[in-house]
Amino acid sequence: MLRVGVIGTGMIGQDHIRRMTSVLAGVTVTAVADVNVDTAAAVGSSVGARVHESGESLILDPSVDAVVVCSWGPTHEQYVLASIAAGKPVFCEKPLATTAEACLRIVEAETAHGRRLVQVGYMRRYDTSYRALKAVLDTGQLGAPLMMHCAHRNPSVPGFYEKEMAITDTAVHEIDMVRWMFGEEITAVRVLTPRRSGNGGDLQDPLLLLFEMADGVLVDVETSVNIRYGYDIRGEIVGENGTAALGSLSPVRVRLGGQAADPVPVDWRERFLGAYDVEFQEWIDALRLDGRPVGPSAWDGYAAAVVSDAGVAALRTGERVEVALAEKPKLYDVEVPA
Ligand SMILES: NC(=O)c1ccc[n+]([C@@H]2O[C@H](COP(=O)([O-])OP(=O)(O)OC[C@H]3O[C@@H](n4cnc5c(N)ncnc54)[C@H](O)[C@@H]3O)[C@@H](O)[C@H]2O)c1
Ligand SMILES: O[C@H]1[C@H](O)[C@@H](O)[C@H](O)[C@@H](O)[C@H]1O
Repeated sequence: MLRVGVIGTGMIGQDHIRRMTSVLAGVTVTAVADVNVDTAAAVGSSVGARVHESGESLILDPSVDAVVVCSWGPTHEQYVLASIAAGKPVFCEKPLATTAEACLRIVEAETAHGRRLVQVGYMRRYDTSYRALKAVLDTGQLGAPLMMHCAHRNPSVPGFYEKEMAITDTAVHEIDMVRWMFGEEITAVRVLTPRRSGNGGDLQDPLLLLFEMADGVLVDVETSVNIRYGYDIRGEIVGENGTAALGSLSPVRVRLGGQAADPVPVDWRERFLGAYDVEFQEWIDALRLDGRPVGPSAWDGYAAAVVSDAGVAALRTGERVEVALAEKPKLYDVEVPA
């Protein structure tokens, strides 16, 4: 049984605790921590987990074999570095850290440790639709991929959401997804700003991002984060001979009142429910096998942060910004299955 400690018991922390305590196999949640001690105490007592006053003391708890970090992005670096220092595997929700420099510090600490400990929560790699799309691409039947059209739509975002977050917090999922989908790096980013939606207040919303991939594939990503109607994630690959797109939004089609409709998910929890389950089960199984995660690595977290930073620079300047990655350490050379 893998004994897990969860730092951050907010929305996604509670959702991951629910799946680890009532859906998945081979795992138990033994400890929780949150700066909001009341939330931590309520969540901890509901699952019989010890409540720690700090993330650092949770990491050092001998009843914690592995750590899950679900606190706010700016706090990720300290907990991931403390987990590496303690030699414990750590699953960190995206983003790995909020700057490329911080991500690089994590890469360097893990490389010095000499063995992978870090996995980043890029769950799209585990989603049935994205896996099916990649399977079609990998058959080669579409011919060479030329373009991919993506849309990332949220019904609304919290008040603290700033315009850069459309890239660093939202489109960062597409950044990781296309690196995985095409098996190559993004080399340059452009950001266009259409007419502003009245639903977002002062926020520049929507954005249109353009990614150039190393072999010439061009990816466009629409981020609309106040689009009200629901949580809608789209992706279509255009190849030389045909196209392939993510399937229907919904497992059910409703015909009612003279209309036929696919219900739209309300948020990421509903849309990626199955993906999070598979992501965590595979993480748990890999750690139980030999203590080493095999999913999205600290290097993937770093690469996504560098592209995000280039996107933010492109948004500020209106220019095309090239992406410059550090040299990839050998630790990350092994192909990951997801
Ligand atoms: N993979 C996904 O699709 C996905 C979905 C949602 C959120 N996330 C990521 O998960 C993280 C949390 O998001 P959320 O929506 O649950 O936010 P949230 O605000 O609901 O929860 C975050 C929690 O972290 C706690 N916290 C803040 N600073 C802390 C610290 N220093 N130590 C311990 N706890 C601290 C807060 O008190 C809060 O309870 C973010 O990084 C976000 O980007 C990922
Ligand atoms: O933190 C959330 C989460 O990562 C969701 O998957 C994404 O759709 C949102 O835009 C983002 O704010």
